[in-house]
Amino acid sequence: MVVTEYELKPQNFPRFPLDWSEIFGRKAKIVVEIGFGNGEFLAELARRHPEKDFVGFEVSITSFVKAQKKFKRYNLKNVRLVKVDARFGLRELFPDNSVEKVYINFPCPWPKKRHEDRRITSYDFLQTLSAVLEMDGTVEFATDEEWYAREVLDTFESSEYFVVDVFEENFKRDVETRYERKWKSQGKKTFLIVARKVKNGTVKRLMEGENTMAHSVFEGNVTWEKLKELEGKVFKDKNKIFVVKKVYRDGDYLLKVISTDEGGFQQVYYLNLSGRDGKWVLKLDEGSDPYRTPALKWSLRRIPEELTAQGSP
Ligand SMILES: C[S@@+](CC[C@H](N)C(=O)[O-])C[C@H]1O[C@@H](n2cnc3c(N)ncnc32)[C@H](O)[C@@H]1O
Repeated sequence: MVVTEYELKPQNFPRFPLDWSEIFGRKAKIVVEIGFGNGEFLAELARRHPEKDFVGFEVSITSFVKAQKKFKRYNLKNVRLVKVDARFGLRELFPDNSVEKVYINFPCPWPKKRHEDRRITSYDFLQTLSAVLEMDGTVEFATDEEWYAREVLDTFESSEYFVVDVFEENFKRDVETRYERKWKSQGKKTFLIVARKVKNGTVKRLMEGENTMAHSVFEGNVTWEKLKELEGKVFKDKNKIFVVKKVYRDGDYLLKVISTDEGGFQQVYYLNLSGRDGKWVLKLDEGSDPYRTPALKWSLRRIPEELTAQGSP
């Protein structure tokens, strides 16, 4: 059984940030779980609180598939899932003061120094939380790593936007997560932090307004050789970067592109180039559904410029 009805996809968003009451068909408190894994915690919360709506973020496709089957089995109507880095998703998809609670259960701690910017609990993320949480809204953070718990505690305590209501060792809640059970069964310590928002923060969003998709129409003599020369080329502009990783030919042309937006949000997508008699259209391939970020839109404008520049590429 493949269940997909719980997933929200970028191409279906009419505008950013999202109107969640339109998505759920009612106005209710919104609770978010980041990195829901196999989904059992999220499913149990949603089952116990039919009066609230729940949004889960997860980057693993395998977890996504498993979790959706669970929600379907319980016939839950109050859950939606988004397959994207939660640091990006929480900032772009939620308006200010719209979320009652955010759960972060046993996130990967990324202990190495060179990986610390992958941690979900960066300064930028706190800034997002300070904007999207309601006043008195809470973040509930659980981990099995003491150094990580103390680092997060310190981050919240030194923030003017939050006060820490709970810091508890070997905590117990009504619902357990899979990793919580795993660490507890191995005799590991666990830590819980509950931080409450006490001041409104602001956050700069990449995408606000209509979710429009630009395409480029241009004229010129585009050859396979010119296209092949794009491969591996890196394009940089202030806060945006993209690289054309590979070019394929199958009737039309297909370009595999990796872009990075301000703040490090990275996506892989395919652009389709088709044309005849020197007239070309470059657009997002139907098979890929990335977020229409500034870097992506820029790649759609910049590639035609490169292909049609005098004496280039
Ligand atoms: C160690 S598992 C914990 C799963 C679950 N919360 C639990 O406690 O059983 C961490 C999960 O977070 C997901 N994850 C990691 N970074 C993420 C991010 N930036 N946004 C969304 N999910 C993320 C991973 O794919 C993984 O499923």
